[in-house]
Amino acid sequence: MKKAMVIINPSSGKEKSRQYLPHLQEVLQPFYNELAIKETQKEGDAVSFAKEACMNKYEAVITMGGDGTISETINGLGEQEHVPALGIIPFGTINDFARALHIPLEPIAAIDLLSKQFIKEVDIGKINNGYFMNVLAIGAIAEASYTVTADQKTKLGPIAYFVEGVKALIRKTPFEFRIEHDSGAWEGKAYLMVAALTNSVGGFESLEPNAEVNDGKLHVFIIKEISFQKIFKIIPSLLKGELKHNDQVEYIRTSRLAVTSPEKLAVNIDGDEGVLLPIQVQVLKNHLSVFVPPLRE
Ligand SMILES: Nc1ncnc2c1ncn2[C@@H]1O[C@H](COP(=O)(O)OP(=O)(O)OP(=O)(O)O)[C@@H](O)[C@H]1O
Repeated sequence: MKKAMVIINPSSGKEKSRQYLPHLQEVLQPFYNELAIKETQKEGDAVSFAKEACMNKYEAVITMGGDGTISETINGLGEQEHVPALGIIPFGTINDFARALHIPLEPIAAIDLLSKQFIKEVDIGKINNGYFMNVLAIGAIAEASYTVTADQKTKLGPIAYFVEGVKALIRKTPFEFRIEHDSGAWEGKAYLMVAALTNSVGGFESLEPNAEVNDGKLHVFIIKEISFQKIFKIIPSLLKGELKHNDQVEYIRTSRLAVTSPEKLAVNIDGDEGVLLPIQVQVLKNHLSVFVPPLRE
């Protein structure tokens, strides 16, 4: 008896996610005897549903929603005894995790992909007692993402985050912190620290072209305290995938890290405001099985 659960956030994708449900049911029906459809109503629902799927030994969980809903699903699946395979139908503004896994951003194509039943094992991260699939960020740009309104996202898409990020850089001062990693420690002042599991962050798919979703590593970028003019020189290196070579940027490749700061700072986890420092982070290698496009012949 094969069971799959569909977790759908009806508010995602400009409230259009629900209309794709019949097509999803049609595609999944040949593979599963039972389909449970679970609609989220509030924050935390997707975590509970995903945990329920683990406990009841579901074969697969298919999440229809933005990065927020997918992140909640992963928080329900992390380190459970039985972990169902994860399918993703992206309905967010940025959809970084789908981009990193080459899952189509168009809903019908993402649904049709599930009929291939092709699975890849990918890393997730553990931060204190929670989990993340894509990125941690600390600093002004990270905080700026909270000020982006739903209206801005609808009108501008990913650019909305970029605009707020630049505005934040202009206003903010650098913060002081210490990071311990596989091969030592770094201490100093920075505008931003980003620790990415994949190469897609904030819709930019070229953060670290060599980052693989199952390399067991975090790719850490520290944008150090620099003059204002130099900040803008960083943007072209980001777009060219050469950020780590910029001399204002410290790059660290590590499987774990610990971050402390004398300041009271919150960590942005997969785009949402998360725990306060200090944090302990480790990569859980190949922890999750995700439906992805088959390898190109
Ligand atoms: N039925 C619902 N109505 C309104 N909000 C909901 C509902 N169910 C869940 N949510 C909220 O939606 C949040 C997740 O939204 P998600 O990021 O998946 O979609 P999105 O906002 O469209 O994507 P993006 O942030 O990329 O624009 C959850 O954290 C939860 O608080």
